[in-house]
Order: sequence, then structure tokens, then C-alpha cells
Amino acid sequence: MKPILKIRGLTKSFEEIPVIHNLSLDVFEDEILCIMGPSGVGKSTLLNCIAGITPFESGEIYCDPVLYENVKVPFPFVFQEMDTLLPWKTVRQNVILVTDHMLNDEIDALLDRVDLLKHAHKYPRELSGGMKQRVGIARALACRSKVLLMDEPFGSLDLEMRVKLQDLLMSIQKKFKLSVVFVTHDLNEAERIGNRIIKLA
Ligand SMILES: Nc1ncnc2c1ncn2[C@@H]1O[C@H](COP(=O)(O)OP(=O)(O)OP(=O)(O)O)[C@@H](O)[C@H]1O
Repeated sequence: MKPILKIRGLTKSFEEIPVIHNLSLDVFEDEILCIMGPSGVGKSTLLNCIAGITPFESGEIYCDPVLYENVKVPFPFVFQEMDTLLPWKTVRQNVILVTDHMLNDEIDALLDRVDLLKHAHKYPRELSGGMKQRVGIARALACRSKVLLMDEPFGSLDLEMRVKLQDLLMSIQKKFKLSVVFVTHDLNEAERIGNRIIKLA
């Protein structure tokens, strides 16, 4: 398997307190890599470093150039609480925002798969927390990026919706051979969807 991201000697501190120390890790093409570990160990910080949201003091993150081909957003991110939707845009507009290449029918199919087609005209303020979460997932999938970063994306959903979205993620990951870095606290979830599980300590 080919690594699409290579992390070497990553070190990150906040106010001189080390959070990640000398971490090396490969993320391969076509895998769901689950990151687990106790609260505060640096799981979200790791995703933020990969996404380029958080600067780090030493180490390297090598990205395969394929990640930047034909995409507006190379590292789409799904957060635990999806408060990054644009409030003045509808569900459909929030999803369309990230894609130049999806046809209307494809957007409809994606919204349908996350049970949002009949809510496509609504604004974020009209949605429940779980619905906003599903918009975030649809938007990340619409990016058609080769990598998806997901930070406890299903944590706030009920079991039925969680399983449904795990299935959706697995089927889309297989279809497009995505690399998914997925933070979760839930071992059952990690074992169900992960090709590999890494525990940070
Ligand atoms: N912007 C920040 N400024 C200062 N400290 C921070 C910042 N972001 C994170 N930290 C600290 O870094 C440590 C790791 O935080 P992080 O959110 O990465 O942990 P986590 O493993 O994702 O935790 P959880 O499982 O609870 O979400 C924590 O001690 C946190 O307080």
C-alpha cells in the first residue's frame, strides 16, 4: 500500500507544554485509519496539524501531490459539532460550495444518502444538531478529496443514524478509495469501520 501522507517526528506544544512528541505515522491510500486514545492526548491536534489549521514546531508532514489535483479542498474536515456551516446558505448551497464538478443529480443522490434531500432548502438555523452533522458529512464527501479528516463525526448522533452513516462512509471510502483519518472514542466504532487502529498515549 502506498502512503498518501507521511508524518515524521511531529512535535507540537501549547504554551510550552508538549502535546504531541516525535510522532511518526503513515496514512495509506484506500484505508480508514482510526485514531484512539485518552482525552487530551492530542488526537484533534494531530488532525489540525495535518489539515494545516495548527502550526507545529518540528517534524514534517509529506503529502502526496495527488491530494491537490482537481480539488478545491484537499483536507475536508468533519468536526464533532458541525458549527462551520455558512448560516446564510441553505443545506444544498453549503454542499455545492466545495465542488465544481458535481451535477445536480449527484448532489441530490448524496443529500438523499444522508437523509437530507427533503431539507435541502433549509438554513442551518432550522436544523437539529444531527442534521447539521449530516450536512457536514455530505459537504466533506462532496469535496471528492482523496483524504477525509473526521474528528468524532458521529459522536452526537443516535445509534441508528450513527450506524447508517458509518455504512455510508465505508461504502464511499471503498468506492473512491479514500484515505480517512477518523478520531473516535468508541472501540466498537473503530473495530467496525477501521482498517487500522492507532492508540495515542
Ligand atoms: N488552542 C489551544 N491552546 C492551548 N491548548 C490547547 C489548544 N488546543 C488543544 N490544547 C491542549 O492540547 C491538549 C490536547 O488537546 P486535543 O483536543 O488535541 O486532545 P484530544 O485527544 O482530541 O482530546 P478529546 O478526546 O477530549 O477531544 C489538551 O491538553 C488541550 O487542552
